[in-house]
Amino acid sequence: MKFHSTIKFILNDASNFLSLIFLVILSYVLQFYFRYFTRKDKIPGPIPFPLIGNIETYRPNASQWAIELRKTYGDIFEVYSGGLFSLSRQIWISNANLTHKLLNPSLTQNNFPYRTTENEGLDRMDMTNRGIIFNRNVKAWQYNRKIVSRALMSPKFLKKAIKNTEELFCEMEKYWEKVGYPNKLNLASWMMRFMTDSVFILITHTKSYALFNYFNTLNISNDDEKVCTNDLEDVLKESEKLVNYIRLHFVACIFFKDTPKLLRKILPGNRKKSKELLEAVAWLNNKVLELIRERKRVIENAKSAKELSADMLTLLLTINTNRDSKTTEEDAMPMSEVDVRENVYEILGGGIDTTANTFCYVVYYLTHYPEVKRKMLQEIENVFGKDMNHELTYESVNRLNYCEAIIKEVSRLMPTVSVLFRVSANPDEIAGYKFSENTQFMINIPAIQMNPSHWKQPEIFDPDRFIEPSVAKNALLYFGGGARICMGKQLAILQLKALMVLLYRKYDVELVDMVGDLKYSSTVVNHCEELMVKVKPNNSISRNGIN
Ligand code: HEM
Repeated sequence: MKFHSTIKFILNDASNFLSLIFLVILSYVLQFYFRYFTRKDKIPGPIPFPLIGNIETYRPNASQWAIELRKTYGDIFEVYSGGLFSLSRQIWISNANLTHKLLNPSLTQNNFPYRTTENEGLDRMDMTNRGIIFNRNVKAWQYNRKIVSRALMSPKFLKKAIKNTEELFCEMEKYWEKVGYPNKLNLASWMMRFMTDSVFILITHTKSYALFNYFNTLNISNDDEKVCTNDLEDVLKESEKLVNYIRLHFVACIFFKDTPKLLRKILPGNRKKSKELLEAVAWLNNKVLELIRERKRVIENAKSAKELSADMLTLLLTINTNRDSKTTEEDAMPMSEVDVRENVYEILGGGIDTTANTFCYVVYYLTHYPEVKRKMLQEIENVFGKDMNHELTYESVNRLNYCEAIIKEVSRLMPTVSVLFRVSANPDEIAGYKFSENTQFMINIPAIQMNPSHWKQPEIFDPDRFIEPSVAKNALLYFGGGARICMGKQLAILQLKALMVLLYRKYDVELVDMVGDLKYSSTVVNHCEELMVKVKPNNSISRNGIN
């Protein structure tokens, strides 16, 4: 009897407890939807779930989902992503005419100076006060942007970039020759290594051996052509480590940005990952500081500025110092070692994958559009003549307008970056809707670049649309726009055009699979996973691509 009453008591108690939980959940859900449906400044959008918001916001390729949503909700709509205590609101924009405030070019009068809202993880990585991409300290961001832009736009630097692209291409050709022609290459992997070497040497004036190390992994070279001395072996290992750790730095930023502190601390897997990533970042920080100090010594020992190389480290370390003939502002400060280091990470992070992926997309489209390829070859011949080894110069590469039109058209249909992020500093109004400060805006690049109100027959691949361009303002956004537009735009276009000349004037490039879809994974960056191509010297083919 006693036993039965205890069980009854427990069951009663349990059901009371469950009822209590049910009531708490019900009242939470009711108050959630009450608050949602009576919210101020409503914008159309799909109804979110409590706690998680709109589950699709977690999809890596949320911009594709947003293109679908545009059909129902129009050019501006809102979605919510989850949070423990409150959901965060995202405003998606799919029309260039609604981006004018967001992509305001003014550095000083700009109500959308930030890319992200406040973020503890990025603070932990020291990225909201330093560098460029996630910097929320407007003064520090402006200072970094000004100095890094000066270095990136310097003609001496851009000329070095052309030379460097030519030299590296020569190196890559030697490896391709050893693979044997006609060969099957995964261009996506080769280009990633190519751009790693390219950006690395442009920044540090030292080699990263990414192409060489990749070639060695293919197990094609003879043993005597592989690593010959222990010293070189050490250098190669160290370079490989450095390149891998630079990638880890990027992984760490995204992990800390997207993983709330609580989840980093309580989940054992995350705790271990945080620790390992922070150790990798600490190693990298010391390594890059060593490189900076070494470069400082070279600068100090140089007899004149003319002796100095035009690499990014040298430029960043000399701007606004007595080695800089162009300093105009009296109070212009030289950059500190730590700031140089953080900006170097930004350029490494921003300049490698983006250019490598874009080049793969250009190759993919050119194989499918032989007439466009023929016109491109004609332009290359007009500028460089028939000599396949004619030297590339900054001026000659700049004259390749049709090549540039191809890059634009490929990037319109297949933008390497799919979303632009902006956050308001103060309350504002867009399309008649009111927004509070700290609102997250997402500008949907594919939706705008395919929007029929900005483009005639947007689904058709036609580089000629850029030859006499009358493109609507902010309708072509593959480098972003406004005050935070990509700083490497000029460099990337030069490198891409130089690569088009170097590859196509000498080689015939075909896809291994002409009918298969492009293999890419889509996050904020559309990453080309694999592009299998057959490459062979095009001696048998005349310049205009006709046998
Ligand atoms: C084809 C190659 C490239 C593409 C498609 C690309 C695309 C972009 C895009 C879409 C943005 C965001 C702009 C915005 O929010 O309005 C961006 C920002 C940025 N890019 Fe690039 N980029 C490329 C190459 C490069 C290169 C070569 C560098 C450096 C050498 C670079 C450095 C940066 C930096 C530092 C930012 C942040 C600017 C800021 O927040 O003020 N990018 N890029």
